[in-house]
Amino acid sequence: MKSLDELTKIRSEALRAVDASNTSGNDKKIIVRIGMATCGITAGARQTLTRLLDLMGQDRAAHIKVLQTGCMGNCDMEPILEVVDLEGVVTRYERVGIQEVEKLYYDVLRTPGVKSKGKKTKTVSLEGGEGSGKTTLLAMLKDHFEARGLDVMITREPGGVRIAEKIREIILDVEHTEMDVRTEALLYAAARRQHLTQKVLPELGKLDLVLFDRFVDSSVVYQGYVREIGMDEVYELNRFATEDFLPDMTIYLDVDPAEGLKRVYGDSGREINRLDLEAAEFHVKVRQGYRILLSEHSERIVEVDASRPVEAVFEDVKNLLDNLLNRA
Ligand SMILES: Nc1ncnc2c1ncn2[C@@H]1O[C@H](COP(=O)(O)OP(=O)(O)O)[C@@H](O)[C@H]1O
Ligand SMILES: Cc1cn([C@H]2C[C@H](O)[C@@H](COP(=O)(O)OP(=O)(O)O)O2)c(=O)[nH]c1=O
Repeated sequence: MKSLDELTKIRSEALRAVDASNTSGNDKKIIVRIGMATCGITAGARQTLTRLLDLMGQDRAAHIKVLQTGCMGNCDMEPILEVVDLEGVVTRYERVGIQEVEKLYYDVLRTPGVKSKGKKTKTVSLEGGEGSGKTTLLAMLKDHFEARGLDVMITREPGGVRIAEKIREIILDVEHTEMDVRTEALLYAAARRQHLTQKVLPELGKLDLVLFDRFVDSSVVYQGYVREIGMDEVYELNRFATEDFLPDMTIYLDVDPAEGLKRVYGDSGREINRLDLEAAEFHVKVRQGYRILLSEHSERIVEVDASRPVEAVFEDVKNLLDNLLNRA
C-alpha cells in the first residue's frame, strides 16, 4: 500500500507528463473532450477525468490531448466524453464512469490511428442576403436527403438554445437603437458559440449532414463589412468564438437585393426585424461584402446564382452537397 504522499507524487508526475504532451510539438493528437459543467461533475466526470489522466500518465501517452469543456447538452447522460480521432471524426461516449473510461482508453485511445465507429458528419452553411432563399432551400434539402436515408439537421442560430435565444432578443430588439456595432458583433459571436457547443458539436459523429442557416460569414459581412468593423477583425473574433470550427463548405446564394427584398416583403407571414427595416443601400452593401468574401475565400465558399427559379437553385445546391457527401 502506498502512502498518500507517494500517491500524490505519482499523480502529479503523471499530470506533468500529460501536460507536457499537450503543449509540445505540432503532431496531430487524438482529442478527448470531457464535459465538466456541474451536471458532469455531479455525475462523476471528475473521477472519470482523473482515471483517464492517470492511465495516460502511466503510458506517457503524448498522442492524446484532453480538453475540459462545459455542459455537453444532455445532462442525463453525463459523464460524456467526445473523442476526435486523428482524421477529425468525432465519437461521443455517454455515461462514462471509471470502468468505461478504462475500456475506452485501452480499446480506442491507447493505440493511435484506430478508426472510430462514428460517422463523418459533413457540415454546410448557406449564406446570402435577405430573400436569397436560404430557409426555403434548407427545408427542401432536408426533405431530399432524409428521403435518401440520411440523418440531417438544419440549424439556425440561436436554434432553441435558451442562452443564445436571449442574446438574439437583445440584438434584434427594435428599441436598442443605441447598440454599438462591436457590441452587436460580440453578441452574435456569443450566441454563435453557445449554439455551436450546445446544439451542433454534440451531433458531430452522429449525423450525416448538418446544414447551417447562416454562420460566421454572416458576421464577417454584416458586422465586418457593412458595419465597417473590418472583415478580418470580425473573422478573428469568430475564430475565438468557434475555436476555428468552420463548415466543410459554405454556399453563397447570390441575388440582386431588390429581388430578394421583393420576395421577402411579398411574404406577409415573415418576421420583420430591425435589420429588415434598414435602407435598401444596406442590402446592396451586404451583397458587395459577400462578393469580397467570395473572391478572397473561393477555396471554401461556392457561389450559386439564386436569382433563378427555386427548383434550379435547389438542383445546383443539391449537386454540391452530393459531391461533398461523396468525398472521403
Ligand atoms: N428562387 C426563388 N425564386 C422566387 N422566390 C423565392 C426563391 N427562393 C425563395 N423564394 C421565396 O422568397 C421568400 C424568402 O425566401 P427565404 O427562403 O425565406 O429566404 P432567406 O431565408 O434567404 O431570407 C419566400 O417567400 C420564398 O418562398
Ligand atoms: C447570423 C447573423 C445575422 N445577421 C443579420 C442578418 C439578417 O439581416 C438578420 C436576421 O437574420 P435572419 O433572421 O436569419 O434573416 P434572413 O432570413 O434574411 O436570413 O441578422 C448579422 O448581422 N450577423 C450575423 O452574424
